[in-house]
Amino acid sequence: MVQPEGKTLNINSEIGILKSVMLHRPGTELERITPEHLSEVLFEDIPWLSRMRQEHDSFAGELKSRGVEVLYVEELLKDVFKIDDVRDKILADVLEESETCDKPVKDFLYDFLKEKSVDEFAEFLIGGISKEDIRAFKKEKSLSDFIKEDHYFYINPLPNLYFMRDPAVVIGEGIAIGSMRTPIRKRESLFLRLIYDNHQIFDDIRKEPYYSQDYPYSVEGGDVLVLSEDTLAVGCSQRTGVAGIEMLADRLLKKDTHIKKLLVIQIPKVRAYMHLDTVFTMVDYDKFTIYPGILDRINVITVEKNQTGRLCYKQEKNLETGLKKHLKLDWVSLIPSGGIDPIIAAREQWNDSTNTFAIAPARVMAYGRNEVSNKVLRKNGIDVIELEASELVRGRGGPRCMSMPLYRESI
Ligand SMILES: NC(=[NH2+])NCCC[C@H](N)C(=O)O
Repeated sequence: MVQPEGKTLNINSEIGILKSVMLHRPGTELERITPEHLSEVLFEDIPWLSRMRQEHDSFAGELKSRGVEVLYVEELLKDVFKIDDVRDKILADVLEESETCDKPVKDFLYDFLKEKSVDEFAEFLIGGISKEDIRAFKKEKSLSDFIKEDHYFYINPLPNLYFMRDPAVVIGEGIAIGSMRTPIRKRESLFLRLIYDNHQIFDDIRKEPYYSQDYPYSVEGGDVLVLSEDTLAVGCSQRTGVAGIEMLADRLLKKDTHIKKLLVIQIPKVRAYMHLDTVFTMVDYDKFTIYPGILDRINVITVEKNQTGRLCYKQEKNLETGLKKHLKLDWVSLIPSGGIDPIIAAREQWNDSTNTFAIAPARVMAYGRNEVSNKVLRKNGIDVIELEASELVRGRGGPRCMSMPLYRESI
């Protein structure tokens, strides 16, 4: 767990050799998705869980076979649920946030869940609790039993948990916990906060997170790219807004971090590219892949702090010049995902062609189904490790979305 130099967290780039990563193996939460609630739970389709797990296991296997330590969030959660206070607090919070529970149901669920083993407790908190799940156990009727509604859950399942990128992001040797835009994902960042605050693997390095799940302005990890030790790219997107970016900038551009500037990249607020990393990822020191359909629709602004500590802003001419300037490069290459045909590019972007996950400079993981994009990457000197993704793709996220890097070798 503890990596060279005695550190547990070290992320100074998007491309340094990956040593440790957090994932979530898809579980029963995905079997709770119903057709009428697809958009509310941020899916377009209903995945086939057993196939999805096979695909996810191969993803994890590819990482492990290259010497990457894979930590599973569900296991870390179970470890912290062994602490009574943590378990009581999360249970109270989860029941409090439920809009379908009346008071007797809350009381019932509190007792019901408190008695469960740590494994079952974690399973319920990730997989949710439906009215059906407890019908046989709950003897006394209360108002909610008479209410007919189309919402089946007392505790919502978390089908997006396998997109580990979004609820928290490691920056340098610290962490920013996401404040999630949509209600269905809020518990995910609460879990990450619990793990960071309580798990022993963080005991020696724990400090105040750079961002917190309870801040009022949303910031999600899919919008944050650590371009270099001192520069972040942050998407201003459907999920991360200006107020969140300013708050993050204010907190990061302090003396105790290495971050000196944020390159804010504004992208259209549409479902197909809900986060910056669905249209733009870094694949090498000076190479990035970008969805070409977005190039003339982005706006790039640099945020820095002046001597008096105030945030100041500078409009950049375009992405290329902004990247060159801040990464101190004479040349950068923007590799068009899907190539030059706009139809292919749009289709492959939808299936996460641009959401590559670098495990070393010029070596990325990508979904094999995006044949043209992968060919273009290879032509540009990038080694592509292809993953099967008939089912993983249905939640609209690729290898980068599914991973939360904890430690990369510095470059
Ligand atoms: N980093 C990412 N691009 N994550 C993708 C998240 C997909 C997920 N279904 C959502 O809409 O929230």
